[in-house]
Amino acid sequence: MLEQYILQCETALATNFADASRQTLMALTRERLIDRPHGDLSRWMAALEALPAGPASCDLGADALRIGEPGQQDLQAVRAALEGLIPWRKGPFDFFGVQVDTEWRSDWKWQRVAPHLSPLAGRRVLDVGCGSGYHCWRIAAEGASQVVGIDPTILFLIQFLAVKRFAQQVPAWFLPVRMEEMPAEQQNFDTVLSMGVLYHRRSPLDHILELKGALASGGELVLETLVVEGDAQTVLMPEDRYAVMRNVFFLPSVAMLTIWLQRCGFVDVRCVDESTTTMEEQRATDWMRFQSLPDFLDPDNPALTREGYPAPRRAVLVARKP
Ligand SMILES: Nc1ncnc2c1ncn2[C@@H]1O[C@H](C[S@+](CC[C@H]([NH3+])C(=O)[O-])CC(=O)[O-])[C@@H](O)[C@H]1O
Repeated sequence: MLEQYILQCETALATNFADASRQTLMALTRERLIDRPHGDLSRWMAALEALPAGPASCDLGADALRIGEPGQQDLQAVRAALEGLIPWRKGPFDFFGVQVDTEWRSDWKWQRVAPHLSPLAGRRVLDVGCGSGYHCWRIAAEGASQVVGIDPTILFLIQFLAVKRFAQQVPAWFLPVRMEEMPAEQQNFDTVLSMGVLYHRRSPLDHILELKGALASGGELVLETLVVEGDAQTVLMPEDRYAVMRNVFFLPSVAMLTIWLQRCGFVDVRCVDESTTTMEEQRATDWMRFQSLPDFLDPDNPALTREGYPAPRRAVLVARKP
């Protein structure tokens, strides 16, 4: 089944990638899924294959992405299969009436982002750090001609395939690669989203330049990341952990992030949203049973993280490549 996915993906990407780049990407995908698979992959594949066979009617524009109709399938069997893919972080989803209440309300992020995008119909879209692919499906529902999600986490690829199984005709594809592994300067996407990735990068300007290299001239960048309050001279680098996460590096102010984008050559830079992440938006659920935001904040002062830094605050910036 993974072999078949890889072949379909390879064919589909031919419309948008030069042959050499596509071969590089497919070789990385093949290595991670076939040659040197994750230790849990066979368990996840068994869960995936325990789902009903596709296709099914889907509403990928719904806040809880709807796959199939309630009553069409044995709820217990569908639930058991989906539980085999826990933890579910990005969603929510509704599979045949089984509500997958994910750690994140990714639909809330989409509501903050979507109104500010150039219309997605007919565009080639890259979603960097796409998680389960939740936003890829929302983008596809807007009529994008091709959506490519990239994320190195193999479980998230399998969660994506849990939807793809029922929505095979939708032109959305997931590659298990990091942005820094994408062939440079392809300039083959009209919209590039990087949401929740910049602060994980040691070298944020290189990340912004890589995103720029993926955009066609005139294309639109959507950058969502953790920020701090402050002026054009403010950036926070945590000494060690931030909100319990180990791999957090630069948290700029919006004013500083604007300068980073401009220095990287973007124009029309604007911040379309800035908000503090609430414990309603990110929390543990039956589908993600590890610790979550409420555990990462100071129990006596939720305006601070456990380490004493400002609590997570996120901004969405939109910019254009000239
Ligand atoms: N270098 C990298 N290249 C590509 N992906 C990466 C990299 N480093 C980490 N990731 C992936 O980026 C995702 C970041 S989550 C955002 C999900 C979604 N975008 C969201 O906005 O809800 C963060 C958050 O919780 O906000 C994870 O799935 C990583 O595996």
